[in-house]
Amino acid sequence: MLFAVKMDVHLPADMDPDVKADILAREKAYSQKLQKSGVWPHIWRCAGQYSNLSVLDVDDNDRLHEVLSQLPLFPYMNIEVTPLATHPSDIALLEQDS
Ligand SMILES: O=C(O)CC1=CCC(=O)O1
Repeated sequence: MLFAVKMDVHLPADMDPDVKADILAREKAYSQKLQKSGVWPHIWRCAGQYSNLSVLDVDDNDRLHEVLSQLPLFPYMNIEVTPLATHPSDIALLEQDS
C-alpha cells in the first residue's frame, strides 16, 4: 500500500548542537536504509520549508505507524498521512493492461 507522508520538522531552537547532529545522522541512516529496501521509494524536500513529502510502500497501517514512530525525528515532527489509490487517468495503468 502506498502512502503520501508529509513530515514537518520542528526542532527546539535551544537544542544542544551535538544532540541535534546525532539525531539528524540517525534520521539519515534510518531513512536511507528504508529507501534501499524499497519501503521509502520517494523523498522530496518541500521547497522553502523544513519539511519533506515522501511516498512510503508498506503492507498496512500498523506497519506505517511502526516505520514512522521509529524515526529519530518523530518526537519533533508533525506528520500528515494520505493513503494513495490508483488514478483512472494514469497512463501506467494502460501499459499494464496491454
Ligand atoms: O525532511 C527532513 O529533513 C527530515 C528527514 C526525514 C528523513 C530524512 O532523512 O530527513
